[in-house]
Amino acid sequence: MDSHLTAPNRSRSSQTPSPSHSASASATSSLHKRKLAAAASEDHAPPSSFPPSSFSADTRDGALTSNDDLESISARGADSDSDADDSEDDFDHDNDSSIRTFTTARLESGGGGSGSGRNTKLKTENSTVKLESADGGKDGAAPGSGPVGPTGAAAAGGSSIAGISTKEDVKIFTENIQTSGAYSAREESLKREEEAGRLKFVCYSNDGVDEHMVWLIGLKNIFGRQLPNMPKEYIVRLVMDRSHKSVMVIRRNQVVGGITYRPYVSQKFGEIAFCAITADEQVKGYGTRLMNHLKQHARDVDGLTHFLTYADNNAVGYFIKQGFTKEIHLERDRWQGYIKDYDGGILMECKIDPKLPYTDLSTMIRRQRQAIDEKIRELSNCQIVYPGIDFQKKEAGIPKKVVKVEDIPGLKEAGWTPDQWGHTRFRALIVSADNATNQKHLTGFMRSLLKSMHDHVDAWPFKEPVDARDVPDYYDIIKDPMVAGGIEYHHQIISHDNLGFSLQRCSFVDSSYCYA
Ligand SMILES: CC(=O)SCCNC(=O)CCNC(=O)[C@H](O)C(C)(C)COP(=O)(O)OP(=O)(O)OC[C@H]1O[C@@H](n2cnc3c(N)ncnc32)[C@H](O)[C@@H]1OP(=O)(O)O
Repeated sequence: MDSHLTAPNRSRSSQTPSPSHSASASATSSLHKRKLAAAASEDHAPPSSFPPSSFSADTRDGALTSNDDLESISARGADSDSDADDSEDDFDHDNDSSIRTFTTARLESGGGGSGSGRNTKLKTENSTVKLESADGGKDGAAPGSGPVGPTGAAAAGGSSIAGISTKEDVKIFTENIQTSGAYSAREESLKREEEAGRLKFVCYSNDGVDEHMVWLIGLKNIFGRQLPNMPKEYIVRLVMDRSHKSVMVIRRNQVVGGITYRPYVSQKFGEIAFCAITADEQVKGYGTRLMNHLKQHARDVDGLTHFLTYADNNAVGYFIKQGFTKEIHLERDRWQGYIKDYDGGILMECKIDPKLPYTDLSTMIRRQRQAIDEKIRELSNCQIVYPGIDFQKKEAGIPKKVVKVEDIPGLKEAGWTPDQWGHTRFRALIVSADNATNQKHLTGFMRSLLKSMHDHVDAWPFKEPVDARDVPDYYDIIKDPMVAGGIEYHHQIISHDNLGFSLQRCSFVDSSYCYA
């Protein structure tokens, strides 16, 4: 294994362990301070004193197989981190054999630390609390537990199309335009990769098995790059600490990302220490699937009911999508004093559902959607697609032909009858005997509809005409371009008769485009 890997750019994360965090070891404050100060004053970490091993420098057996006193980790910040070679991590190794104590610093301040830069300040005032044996006791790291069971996932955002009756409804309507399903599709495609053997999720701790150690080193390297403000020594300590476990995504025998956590079995919760996916594979669903594997594994193998983590400020959105909340519901005495403390992160909690098939969640959601779709089809004709309204848009976008409501394909089939005029659930108009009033209402409604469309977060591609210089064949393909922004729009809308109204056309015209 090449110990001189080229270091990729580090991307983000602003967290650093507070001293209390690095002091997953005993918090003998003065000693701690001295060590941190000494370490911080060094441009380079002290040379490694680990004996050579059959692994690369990174795997230094002697070091990696013991739970050294994490307090001794130097507190180099990102700046001093050469990042030239992730395998060159240096750390002194006090001869303290186990992680014993954890600090409560900041925990007193109320559950949800708020971020002021986990990357810079190292806490120096720690109070020693709960004793925890690294290897022994109930919380002793369950040894690597092998492949993780299949995953589940974060909640898919539900969408529903609301009836339009008021401005508010217009808003709801446009905001809820169908976007769900993407999550399930993404997760199911990863699941298929797993089934085909091209991807696997495994959970290991430092067990000395060559293959596992190589993966752990790979994971440690990813953390080093993706969590740039975490001292690399600190990362390697936790990843290799035997009371921590790492769930990893492996593709072509390479680590794509992972989550390192510490299960506190006696407390039935786990603390996520690090979570990252390698830069070029982010936002492809790995993070979600990984989290689902973790949840399933932690529940079924470790017997955990909750996860806590100090989420990096930049990653709070991701954790929220994985079901984490900033509100901590877990009884304080179950976790206080156990978890490590970071500056610059937000304490978040996730309750693990006791029954949910996390690794099959996407399939479950897809099946539920299918079942609901089938039921809807049974009860309605919504699956039938009718041809659009045939009106000719000529003459400044104004249709020649008036289309009567009853002629709109599919309307009658959907159950509409002329006497329903004004009783539709899409009560856009307040019906009046006066045509002018009706027209005014309808115009107002359509204006608000257009405004909602225009203001929609996804409307940006339609606000300006496509520039043919950028997309040369656009107008060869799109014969009838539409633009919704920067235009003056003309309403030539309603022809009202006794039966209802005919939508002639809502046309927007600017100097060069005709918009439907
Ligand atoms: C305790 C800690 O370790 S905190 C530090 C967390 N790690 C980092 O910040 C390191 C850099 N980031 C990463 O490694 C990854 O982006 C992770 C781990 C945060 C997420 O992994 P990914 O594979 O990118 O996540 P995935 O593709 O499953 O995305 C899930 C959803 O979260 C969103 N998401 C991903 N990253 C972030 C983020 N940083 N902020 C907000 N949302 C995010 C995605 O857009 C996606 O949303 P969608 O389902 O609506 O499409």
